[in-house]
Amino acid sequence: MSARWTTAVLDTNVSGGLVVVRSAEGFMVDANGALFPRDWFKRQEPDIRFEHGIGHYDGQPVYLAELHGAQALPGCSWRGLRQFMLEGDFDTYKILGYAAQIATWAREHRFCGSCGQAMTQVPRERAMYCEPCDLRSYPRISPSMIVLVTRGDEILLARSPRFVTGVYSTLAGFAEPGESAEDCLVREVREEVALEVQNIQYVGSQCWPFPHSMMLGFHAEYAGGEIVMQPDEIEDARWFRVDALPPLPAGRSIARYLIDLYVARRLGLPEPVLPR
Ligand SMILES: NC(=O)c1ccc[n+]([C@@H]2O[C@H](COP(=O)([O-])OP(=O)(O)OC[C@H]3O[C@@H](n4cnc5c(N)ncnc54)[C@H](O)[C@@H]3O)[C@@H](O)[C@H]2O)c1
Ligand SMILES: [Mg+2]
Ligand SMILES: [Zn+2]
Repeated sequence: MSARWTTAVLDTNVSGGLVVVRSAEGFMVDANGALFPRDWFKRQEPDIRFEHGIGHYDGQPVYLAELHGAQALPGCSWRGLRQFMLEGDFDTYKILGYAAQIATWAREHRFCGSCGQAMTQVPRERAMYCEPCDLRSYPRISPSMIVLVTRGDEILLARSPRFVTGVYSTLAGFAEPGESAEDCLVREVREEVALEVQNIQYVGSQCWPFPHSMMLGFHAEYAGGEIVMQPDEIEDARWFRVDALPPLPAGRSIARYLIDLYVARRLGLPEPVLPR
């Protein structure tokens, strides 16, 4: 959320407002961006799979429409959420990131996980409901730890085979049942590089809608061990001096923030602000 964007559960039977349109190809855009007048959009008779009211932007109600196919309207095309994260205004990215998470949840919770019957949308609540089971399913959020491990003027960065060529980042991983945030962090660092850490400090958090991570960012100091890379997950991991860093992750990511913050403190530069 931001000063201009707040989330809300809105009644889809009310007309008007703005709409963001999603398909498997991403979000629909035209020359004016990704927010369309909803009444105009409806008049084009799109093949809508479901609709949710998701919030207010500058006081205007905003809805999400997910299409069955990937047929963009004339003059429109599709753009993936990552493009919005990388460029463009942050409010639009926040709206679409939220819309993407609601769409993922709505698509994946059409049927009850317990009895298999069709679920229904609960009015005024972000939940899908199974009456026979009296079961509500809410949007899924996956807590993930992300940590910058440091050793004086050196920081530990690693590459996953999934990264853009040349880019190195901080270590990250999903929390498992039974773990505290700190347990998860210690396990992930052991699994991915076989190092021990100490003085774990929470720094800040960021929603990461790819598809539903909640990143909890930490700083930790190296405590011991030699780097042993986890096969398949880690392609390279090494210590970099703060004044000789490789290509880094996108400017809006918390990974980048954790790195920039430490480097700024080490080199006496102004501290960055976490985009969230
Ligand atoms: N915003 C950022 O700066 C930033 C930076 C790095 C990673 N991330 C995100 O952090 C998350 C975790 O990072 P990772 O990919 O290194 O994780 P990871 O090290 O835990 O490895 C991924 C593996 O975790 C398992 N997994 C997948 N989804 C899961 C879930 N929802 N819950 C539990 N286990 C799951 C799978 O086996 C998958 O192969 C990812 O969503 C990634 O995109 C964000
Ligand atoms: Mg990982
Ligand atoms: Zn059920």
